[in-house]
Amino acid sequence: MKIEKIEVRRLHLPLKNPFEASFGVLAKRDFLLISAHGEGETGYGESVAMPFPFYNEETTDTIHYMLETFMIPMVLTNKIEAPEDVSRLFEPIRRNNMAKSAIEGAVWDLYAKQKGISLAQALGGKRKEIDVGVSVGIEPSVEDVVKKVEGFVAEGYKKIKVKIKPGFDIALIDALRKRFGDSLPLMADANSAYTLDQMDVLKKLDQYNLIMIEQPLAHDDIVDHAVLQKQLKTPICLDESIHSAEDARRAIELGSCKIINIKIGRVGGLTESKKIHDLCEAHQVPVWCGGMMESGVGRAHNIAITSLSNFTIPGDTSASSRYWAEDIVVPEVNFLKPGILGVPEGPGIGYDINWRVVHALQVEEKSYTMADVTS
Ligand SMILES: O=C(O)CCC(=O)C1=CC=C[C@@H](O)[C@@H]1C(=O)O
Ligand SMILES: [Mg+2]
Repeated sequence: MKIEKIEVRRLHLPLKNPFEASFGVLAKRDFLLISAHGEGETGYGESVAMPFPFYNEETTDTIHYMLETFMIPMVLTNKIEAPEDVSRLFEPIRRNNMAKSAIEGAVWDLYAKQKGISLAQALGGKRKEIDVGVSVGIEPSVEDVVKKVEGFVAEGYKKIKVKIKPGFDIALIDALRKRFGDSLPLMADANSAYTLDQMDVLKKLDQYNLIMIEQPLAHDDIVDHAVLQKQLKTPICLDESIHSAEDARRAIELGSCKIINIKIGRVGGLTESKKIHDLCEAHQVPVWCGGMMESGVGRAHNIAITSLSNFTIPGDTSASSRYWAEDIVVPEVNFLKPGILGVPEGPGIGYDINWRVVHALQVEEKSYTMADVTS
């Protein structure tokens, strides 16, 4: 495949309402839209890091530096026969997975478009529709969360994820179970807020029939999670601890989790996401697609990967309207039916870029060709 030019645009996309999570409060996404041009086609990817290094070690600025200094020159000066070659090319680079993923995703989309197939097809996905869930941010009170959940349940989301932390856990889950009953597909994301010292609280959560407890312990742990999983009947799901298929293999072998949240950016791209998916399928560990409050471009990548067979739990790929007054894609990501998104069958990601919105939001733009990176 031919990659003739890479463009990097920095966009500031304001959220309709600030989203509070473990890493702090986010009022706007500050991210990079990557365009990979070749043979008359353009593939798109996006960077998903936060503006501060509190979810992982990356930020939009570190990604910008890594792309411009290393990854774009490597992609433009090496032979890329297939998108899998990009992550192979990047193997000597330690971590910086979200930077890798931003450009690798654009190359995957370009490859699919040059082949005239959908990104889902290029990845080997068969699903035509996917069930999706929604992540509720941290709210000031239990009642505020319950109110938010009422709205999302009314919209038809197939899974509700709420944030918990010490002192804002049992009362919240108890209130949600009392309000919606045991049938509500409910999970909790702790974002590493607990330690084994709070085993008693985590065991109390065990009685609420949660689908899973996501990343209860340290962001870089799989040993204590294995101790905890033996004490709980609720499946532990790992997010922050898993950066590669090797991490997933070790966690499964140790019994650290029973479910894995695949975030394409966190693991370095679609090729590694597929590897984790396949490994988990071989070990009967279901996976689902986590979110990083992506724009429609990142959502499109999340939809495509979720079309693979072992994505059996609804992911956090909500509709564009969850966060955006106006998304950067057209059409926007909208429900096919309540809580269900269609998997685009058109070439690549299956969504066009809304250039009016992009031009209104972009704060920086730079393009790179072979001549630029070899001069
Ligand atoms: O994209 C979405 O809607 C999900 C966002 C979300 O829940 C998260 C994003 C980043 C860090 C966390 O707060 C949380 C997660 O860990 O999944
Ligand atoms: Mg998480």
